[in-house]
Amino acid sequence: MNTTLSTPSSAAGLPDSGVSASGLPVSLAGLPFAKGHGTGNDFVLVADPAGDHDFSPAAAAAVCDRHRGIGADGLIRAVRSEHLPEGQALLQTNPAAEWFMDYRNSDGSLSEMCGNGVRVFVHFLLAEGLAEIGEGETLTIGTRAGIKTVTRIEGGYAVDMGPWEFIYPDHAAAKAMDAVVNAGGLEVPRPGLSVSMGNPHTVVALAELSELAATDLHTKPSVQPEPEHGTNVEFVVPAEPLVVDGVGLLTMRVHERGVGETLSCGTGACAAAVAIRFWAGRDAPNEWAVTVPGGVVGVRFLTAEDGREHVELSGPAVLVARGTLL
Ligand SMILES: N[C@@H](CCC[C@H](N)C(=O)O)C(=O)O
Repeated sequence: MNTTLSTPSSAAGLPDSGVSASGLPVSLAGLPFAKGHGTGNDFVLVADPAGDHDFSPAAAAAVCDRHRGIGADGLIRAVRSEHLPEGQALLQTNPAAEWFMDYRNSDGSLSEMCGNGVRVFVHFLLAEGLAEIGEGETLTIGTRAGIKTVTRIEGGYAVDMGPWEFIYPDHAAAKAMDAVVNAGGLEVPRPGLSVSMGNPHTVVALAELSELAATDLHTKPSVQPEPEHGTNVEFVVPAEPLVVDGVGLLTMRVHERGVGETLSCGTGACAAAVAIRFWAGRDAPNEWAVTVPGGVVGVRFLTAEDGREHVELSGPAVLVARGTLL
C-alpha cells in the first residue's frame, strides 16, 4: 500500500511566504554575522550601518535559538546612531556616539543595556573595521540606557556604565532591602535589593557557595514586588574574608530577564557589587572582582567628571566565528 503523509510546508523545511527555510525572514537571508562572547555571555552580532535590517522579536528569537538557530543569549545589531530615533536623540547631546548598540534578548525582547554585550560590540566594530582605537583609547557608544564610554585595555575593555540607582530609592535606603525573592532549591524566600544599571536587577545575598550551587535557575525566580518591566536576578555569595588586597570578592549566578540562566551578566555583576557594597557599609572597597560561571569581571566605583559616582565594568571580549544567515 502506498501511504502519503500530508506535511505542512514549513515543517517540511519549505518556506512559508516571507520566511526562508531557516525560519528567518527572507529579507535577512545573506546577512553576514559574527558570534562572540564576554565571559561566556554569548551574542550574535550583525553590522547594519544604515539601519536596513531591523529584526522583529520573532526573527531575533529564531537567530538566538540554540537548537534551530545560531544560538546565543542575545542579538546585537550595530547601527549608525543617525539611523535610529533613539540614536538621533543621543547624538544631540554627544555627536561622538556614531554607533548604536541595538540589543535584543534571546526571547526577542529589547533590553536597555548589556554590559558584556557592549564590550563584545566594540570588539566587533574594531574587527569589522567600522571603528579604530588603540589600547588606552575610548569609543563612545549609544545604547537605550544612554551613552557609554568604552576603553580598550590590555586583555579586553573597560566600560563606564554611568551612575547606578536604586529602583525603589525610599524603600531601599530605609530598609536595606526592597523585595522578597524565591527560587527552586532555596529553603526560604530571601530579601533582595532592586538596582538599576540602566536595566533592572534584583540582588540576593546567599551565605554559602553550596547554597548558590543548589539554587535552581531553570525557572524564573519569583520577585515581589517585581519591577514594572521585569528584572534580572543575581544570587551572590560574598567571599570570606570579603576583601583581599583592597578588592572585594564575590561569586554570582544570574537568571536574566528574557533569557534564563546565563554564564555571565555584566550589568548584573555591577548590580551585585552595588548591593553588597551597600550592605557592607562604609568600609566596603571600591574595587570588586565578580566570579561568574563563565569567568571573572571587574567592577570599580569612580567619581566621574560630572561629579557623580559611576560604575566601571571591565572584562574580556572574544569573537569566535563568522557566517551568513540563510
Ligand atoms: N547579559 C547582559 C544583560 C542583558 C540584558 C538583560 N537580560 C535584560 O533584559 O536586562 C549584561 O552583560 O549586562
